[in-house]
Amino acid sequence: MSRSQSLFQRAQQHIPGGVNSPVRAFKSVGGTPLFFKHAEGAYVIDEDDKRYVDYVGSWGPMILGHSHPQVLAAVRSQLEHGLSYGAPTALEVEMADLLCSLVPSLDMVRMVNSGTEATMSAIRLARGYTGRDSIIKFEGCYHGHSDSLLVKAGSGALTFGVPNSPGVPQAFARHTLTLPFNDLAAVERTLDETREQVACIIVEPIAGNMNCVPPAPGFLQGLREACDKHGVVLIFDEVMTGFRVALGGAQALYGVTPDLSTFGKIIGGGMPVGAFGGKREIMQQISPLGPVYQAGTLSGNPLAMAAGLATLRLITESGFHQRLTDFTTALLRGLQALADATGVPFTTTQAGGMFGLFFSEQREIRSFADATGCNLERFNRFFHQMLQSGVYLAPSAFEAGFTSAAHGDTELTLTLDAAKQAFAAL
Ligand SMILES: N[C@H](C=O)CCC(=O)O
Repeated sequence: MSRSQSLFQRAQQHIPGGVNSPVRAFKSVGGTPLFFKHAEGAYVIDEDDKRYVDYVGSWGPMILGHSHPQVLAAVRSQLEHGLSYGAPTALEVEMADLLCSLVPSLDMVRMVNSGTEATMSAIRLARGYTGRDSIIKFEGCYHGHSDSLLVKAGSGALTFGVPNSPGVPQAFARHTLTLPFNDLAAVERTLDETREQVACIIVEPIAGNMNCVPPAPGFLQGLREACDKHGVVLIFDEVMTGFRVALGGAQALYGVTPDLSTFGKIIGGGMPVGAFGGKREIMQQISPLGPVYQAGTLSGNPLAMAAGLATLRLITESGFHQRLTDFTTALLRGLQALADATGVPFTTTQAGGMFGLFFSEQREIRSFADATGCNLERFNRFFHQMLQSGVYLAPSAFEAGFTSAAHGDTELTLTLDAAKQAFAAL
């Protein structure tokens, strides 16, 4: 029995399902989840000392690769000064300044501890600001696990077949109107019909939680226009896309300015973190300036700020995102060529250093139905073949993949060699 197998057995005694977040459990792909003990550059190393080229990147934060020396040094240096004060720090001021300078739609920003907290708080703020209760979200988009947002959700909720989770009161879910992603006509119709009941539209501008589904041309622009027409707050959930698909996030990539944005992952450099921010007029409604309450004992935690600041400074270096994008494009072109050569129906999507792999006859993936209609059995076999050859992909067909600055020619060759065998085996 491998160490991962015996740890998994032991874990199940005292941790539900043996994991602290469901998508880690390998339940949809089958087999035993890997237990990792070390990560460096583009690699994760499991408890049995096997190395894997990592395309999960801790689900997005590790854009520089693992254990980047400058990020570790920043954390070590902060460590000497204590772990948490529950009081304001210079680091969080630097973080707020930097975020607002990199993302022009941010006038003000508040730090929280996770992406879930960021989206939950942004929704409350939009409701408080507009005095309306309903929200619009899109099928397959995942915005964390708070009650209002766990309705027809993506990510693990989709993977495990609980997009509408028991435990979310009907009375809450009733206020969440879920529409098809990329269907602007449905948005316009709903806003016309509901007449000033909708507080906000929240959207993953690129739907990474249904495996990287890009917005249709004009969709995000159309949302902006519809929100302006109906006095609705537009929230871009950039927890996944922020600072990854472009330095200014998806809003920079597509040239659409939301009222509020939410962030997480990269801005903590691998430490638990989240943030929400946007227009001053709206953000001023947050306590202690305004009446909308939101708080957190560990918010703006100095270690998380140190790791996040070091990460953000490194990714602002000229050419960073172009190199990341180029690597990702080369990877996807290579995979597509191998799939085509073996006749396996397969297509990919990409936004900068984020990608989706779809075992599908369809060339273009635009909707929830396209994303969920792919061949899951084939994905699972591909996943395990790759794992055997030392390549770690997300253990779910509905999760986007992530590349990092530490991925280079060696990792490309290794991945494509593994994929050649995997496609042949399919
Ligand atoms: N897609 C999720 C977050 O972005 C995956 C992480 C998790 O649920 O543990």
